Amino acid sequence: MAVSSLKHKSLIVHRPILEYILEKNAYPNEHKQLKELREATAEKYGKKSIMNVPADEAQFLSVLLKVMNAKKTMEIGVFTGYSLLATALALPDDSQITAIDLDKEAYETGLPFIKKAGVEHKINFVHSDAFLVLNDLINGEDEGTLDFIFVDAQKKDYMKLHEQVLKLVKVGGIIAYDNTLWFGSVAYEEEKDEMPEFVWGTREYVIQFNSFLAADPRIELSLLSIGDGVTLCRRLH
Ligand SMILES: C[S@@+](CC[C@H](N)C(=O)[O-])C[C@H]1O[C@@H](n2cnc3c(N)ncnc32)[C@H](O)[C@@H]1O
Repeated sequence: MAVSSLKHKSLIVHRPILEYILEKNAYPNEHKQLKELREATAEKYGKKSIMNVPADEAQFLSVLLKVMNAKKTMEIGVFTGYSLLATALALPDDSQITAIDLDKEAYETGLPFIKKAGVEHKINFVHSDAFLVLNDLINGEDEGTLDFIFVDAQKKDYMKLHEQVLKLVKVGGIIAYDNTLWFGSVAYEEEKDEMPEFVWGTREYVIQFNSFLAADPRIELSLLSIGDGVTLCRRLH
């Protein structure tokens, strides 16, 4: 099995299927400003632009948010804001999204497209390390109130973040962790020659986190093989 596509960050190894999903389904339905944000990110960041969630995953999140009637959400790891803009477009006008990232320059790269889409008023961007703000939010008014939290930061931090976001999400709410199949590497027994160092170096954290989640009695979960793997966790109590 080859390492899944680094270009598209998708686990679908059979390229014609991936192209079919993106070209025939996801891109024709992609909002104009999402497309512009994706293209501006690729132009400025080159290969690093694979950090944006792929269009099919963003569309899945959009449908999920609408089905849930989500209104109060959080995103940890914004980069240029592809998943953030998809979220803001999906939520009703009086919604509130707390978006946290250390990298203000990346957020400002995507901001013109967020403004053009007319959804900036739903977003409260917090320029900070998530670990410096989450405790304040938990001890403030936000404990147990969020409908949905999207976690797309450093994978080595997911375990620690889990304890905090679980306190912020409401009972019955959803935490979605991105990249939980980590380019397919979680299923490999041994390092593959073609696997970039950043993939193999992080793999163990993702494996440990997945095992932890699978045994966590506080949630029910579903690991989806969309994009680079997304684990949905529903808080039980
Ligand atoms: C994979 S990118 C997010 C991509 C974004 N969700 C999208 O679809 O466009 C990861 C981001 O997490 C941010 N990040 C990593 N660790 C963080 C932390 N501890 N607190 C806040 N942001 C963090 C990085 O600065 C980076 O912009």
